[in-house]
Amino acid sequence: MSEVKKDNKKGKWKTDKSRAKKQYKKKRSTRFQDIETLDRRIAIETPSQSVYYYKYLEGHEEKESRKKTVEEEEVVGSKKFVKTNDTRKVKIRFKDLPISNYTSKGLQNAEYTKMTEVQRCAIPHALKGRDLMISSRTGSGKTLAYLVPLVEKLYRQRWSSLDGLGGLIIVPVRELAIQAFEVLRSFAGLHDLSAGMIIGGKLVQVEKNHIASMNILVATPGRLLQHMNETPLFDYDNLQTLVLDEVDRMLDMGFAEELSQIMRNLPMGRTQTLLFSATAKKSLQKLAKNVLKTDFTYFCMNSYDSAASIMTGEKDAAEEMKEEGSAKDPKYITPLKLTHKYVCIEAEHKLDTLFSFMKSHKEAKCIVFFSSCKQVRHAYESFSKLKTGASIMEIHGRQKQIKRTAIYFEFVERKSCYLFATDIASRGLDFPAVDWVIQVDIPEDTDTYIHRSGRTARYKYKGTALVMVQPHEMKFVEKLEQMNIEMKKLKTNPNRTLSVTSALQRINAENSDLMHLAQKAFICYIRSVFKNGDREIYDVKKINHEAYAASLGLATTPIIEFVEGDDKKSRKSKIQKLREKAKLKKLEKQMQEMEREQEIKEAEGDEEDIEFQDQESDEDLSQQDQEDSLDDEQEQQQEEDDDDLFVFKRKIAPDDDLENEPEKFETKTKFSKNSLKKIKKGGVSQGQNKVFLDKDGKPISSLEYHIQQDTIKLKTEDDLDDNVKPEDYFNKLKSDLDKNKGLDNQIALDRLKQKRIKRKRQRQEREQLKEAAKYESASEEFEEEDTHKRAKYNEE
Ligand SMILES: Nc1ncnc2c1ncn2[C@@H]1O[C@H](COP(=O)(O)OP(=O)(O)OP(=O)(O)O)[C@@H](O)[C@H]1O
Repeated sequence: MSEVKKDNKKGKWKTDKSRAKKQYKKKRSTRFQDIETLDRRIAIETPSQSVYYYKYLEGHEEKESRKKTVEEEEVVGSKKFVKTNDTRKVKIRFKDLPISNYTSKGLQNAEYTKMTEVQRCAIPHALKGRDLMISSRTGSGKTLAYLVPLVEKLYRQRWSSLDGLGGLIIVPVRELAIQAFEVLRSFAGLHDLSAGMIIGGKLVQVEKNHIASMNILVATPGRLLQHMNETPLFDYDNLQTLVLDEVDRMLDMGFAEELSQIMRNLPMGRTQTLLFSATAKKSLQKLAKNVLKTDFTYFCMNSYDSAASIMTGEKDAAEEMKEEGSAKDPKYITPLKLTHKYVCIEAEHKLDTLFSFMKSHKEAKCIVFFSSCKQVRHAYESFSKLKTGASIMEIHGRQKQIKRTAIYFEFVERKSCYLFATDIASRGLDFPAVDWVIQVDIPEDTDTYIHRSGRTARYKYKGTALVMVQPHEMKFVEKLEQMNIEMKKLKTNPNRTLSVTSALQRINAENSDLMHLAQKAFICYIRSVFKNGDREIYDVKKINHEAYAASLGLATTPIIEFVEGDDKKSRKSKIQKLREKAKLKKLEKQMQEMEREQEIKEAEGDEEDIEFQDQESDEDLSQQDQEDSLDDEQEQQQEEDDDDLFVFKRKIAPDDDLENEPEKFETKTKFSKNSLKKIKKGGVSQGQNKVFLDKDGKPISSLEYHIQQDTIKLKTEDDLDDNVKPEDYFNKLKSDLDKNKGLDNQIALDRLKQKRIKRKRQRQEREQLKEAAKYESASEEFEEEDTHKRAKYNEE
């Protein structure tokens, strides 16, 4: 029940409710006055169309500036670049801006006081309601540059929860959406606005229930479009500000169509649009032309202290972009406090180098990039087993969204840790205080290099990017140097580099899953190199496959064959073909078996049963081989589909060098039957069912194998693992083998049973097949006869 009090002045009885209403009205009216003042200030204090940027003229103290205003103008294109000490024009701190107290206080609470260069450039223009396009280096503070004006616009529009969607931020990936949302929450909490995220990987229905009540949304393109099509309550007709962040990446990821559909749905004529990207690429030109108003302002921040250029109007901007394409200036911008280093080593020494680095930088916070998920998985699993002394985490597209988010936040919190990652983590993600970015494999292009290395040296911090380059990939370093990125060469000291090869071999031998992972890591790496069209740098033939496979701890080298045009479509059809081929082979085999079966029936006996079973199991394995290859394909396909949201789609160009190669097919691993047995049959039996191979690929007994492994271990891993005496190990092995003997017999019996059931089923299938074949040949004869008759009839 609400409390009732007498208003003494007017002698009226008033409820708490009406008092609250009055207070609200008062607050509202002061707020509106506040808004009027803000509007006036914006009109005076922000640059006019003819000025693109006010820069603080150093060497003039503020006190002096009050006495005498100094201004220096420089004309760039159709605009003025003004250096001045007039603090009414030059805004250095957020609190100097014509923004609401809510935002100003929120920023202060979140410890954002001084603006970064891109914020100083962009916010005043954006506050005035202009369309902007901004290319600025990684970690320069673009997120606040668009969030502050977006929130302010809604405030000045007196936006309330009933007004629906007022601000929309589109980002390419979920992690970036979470990050932008967090920044928004950090400073805009005092405003009376609701904000939410709509990103893939969450329940659509939950989003549908809340979407109508949101004033600001951070969204990924796919999910946004889905809601536009499916959620009737989603109202965006009043949209005030649209932000496209990392727009270059969205285009690279193939979101152009989604974006243009989204734009068609939005009231673009009435909406202020802000485009942000870390790189200035020609592909943005078309989008800017379609999306932005004709008098849009373009900032390209290609030096730390100044916005070197800014143009107005699509014509100028187009010209500007063309110039950047010619690499006259550094067209890509990397943070000033970022040091770029490279080390020239062969592929087979990469893991050794990484391991040695980790041993000597245990306390560092690093992100380590690999080309594919499987490499990340393999490196993570195997390095976790080696004693590096550093803590390791992994992030890649095969993880569930919820896990990835948890990893992201955990890594953010860590003081020292190694995050093994695919390019999922290369763009836009803000990991504070990262000391090193290590690129174990060179990225697919220079753009990705910029983004990967931009994960360190963010804001005011220092950082180093280290890329491992193979001798034949040195052109990549040259390309970076041509972009005015100073690359320093690091030399490795072979005496101080620790080798992990034998340790990895041992781990693989003990764990068949890891062995399988190593094989996949090998295949995925080679495949990623092959898929890159730039043969001057990315050339599979220049990689020593055997040595690289050995460095992953593989006893045998997976053989990989390639075809040109190895793109998704052709891969899909190839998978289809492979499936058909497998089916055909299966049919052929069944026919052959029919005859063999006949003979076996007569020859009978359990002994023979066993022999046949062995033969069958070999066939099973080769069948399995094919199925595995299919699985690999599908998994690879799946992996790429998963990663599509996170990684650049790679361009596939015809491969000149491999043009004349006969019958080629996408990656297909060929293993000998023995090596397959070794992979498939590891498990409970500790070697009784396994077939082991020595260094030269010759079969050896399991005992010999383990002794050999033991010797290798004792010889080379003094610093990695505890030493075990050979006799102790030998005895333990023996007792383990004895323990599992009974279990192995049981397994053998079960398998025999299964085989019998399978053979019975096959027999039935064969009979059906025979019937079908009879019917088919009869119908063929009939058809032939029919055609013959028709031909004769036509002749007549
Ligand atoms: N004015 C500021 N004061 C203090 N810290 C800031 C300021 N602006 C940005 N930062 C910090 O700098 C870091 C980088 O900012 P942000 O993520 O916005 O950069 P970005 O340009 O969007 O980078 P990327 O292109 O990689 O996405 C963040 O940790 C952010 O908190």
